[in-house]
Amino acid sequence: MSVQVAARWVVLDIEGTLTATSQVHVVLYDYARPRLGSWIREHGDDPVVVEAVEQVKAEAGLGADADTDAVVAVLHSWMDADRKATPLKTLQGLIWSQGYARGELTTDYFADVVPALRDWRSRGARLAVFSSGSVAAQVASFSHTTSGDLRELFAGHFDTVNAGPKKQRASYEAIAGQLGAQPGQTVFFSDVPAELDGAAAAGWQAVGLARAGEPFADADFGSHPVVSSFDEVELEVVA
Ligand SMILES: CSCCC(=O)C(=O)COP(=O)(O)O
Ligand SMILES: [Mg+2]
Repeated sequence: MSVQVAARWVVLDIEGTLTATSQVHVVLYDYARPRLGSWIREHGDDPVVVEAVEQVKAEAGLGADADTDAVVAVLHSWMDADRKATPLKTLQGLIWSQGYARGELTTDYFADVVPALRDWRSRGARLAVFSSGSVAAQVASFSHTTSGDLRELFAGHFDTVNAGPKKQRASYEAIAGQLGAQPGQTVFFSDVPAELDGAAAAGWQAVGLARAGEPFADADFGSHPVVSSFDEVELEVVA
C-alpha cells in the first residue's frame, strides 16, 4: 500500500530509515569503540574534545579529575545501551570523520533510498537530515557511500546540538525556522514513533518506516502513516 505526501521539504532520519541499524550499532560503533581513549588523549588541546569530555563527566556524575579510562568506560556503557548522548555523538563524529576520510568507512543504504532521494530532488524537493548523529558525522557519512558522494542532495543537516532532542516538538520548530520551511509543507521520515509524534506536534507531516528486520518493524505507529520502503511513497512536490 502506498502513502501519498504533498511536500516541499523532506527531512530524513538516518538509522533505521536510510541505513540498517547494524550500520550504526555494529559498523560505526565498533569503529569508534577502540579509538575513543586514544582520540581523547591525543586531542587534549581541541576545545570540542575538552568540552565533550567535561559534558561526559557532568552527565555521568564523575568528578572533574576523573581520568580518561573512566570517561571511556562511561562512553562504552552509553554505546552498549545505545544512549544517544550529545558528547558521545560529538566524539564519535570526530572519529568517524577521520575513518571516512581514510577510506576505512563507507555508508551503505537500503536499496530503495538513493533512487528515491535522487528522484525527489530531481523533481524539486528540498532534502535535509535530522539525526542523533552529529552534523560532522552526517556530512562525512554522505560523502563516502556505496553510491558515491551524496552531499549535494542535502540542503541542511540537523542534530541534537543545532536542533535539539528528536522526540521534542521544539526541535522540529527550530528546524523549520532554520530552513525557512512551512511546517505543513514539510514531511519527516523516521523509524521511531516518538520522533514522528514530535514532528507532527510541530505541524509537520510524519511518515513511519517499518523496515523488515529492523528494531521498529513491528512498532505501534499510532495514527502516523507507515511504509516499509520509500518505494511505497508517492511524493507530490509542492512549490
Ligand atoms: C553517520 S551519522 C551517525 C548516526 C548515529 O550516530 C546515530 O545515532 C543515528 O541515530 P538516528 O537519530 O539517525 O536514528
Ligand atoms: Mg532512526
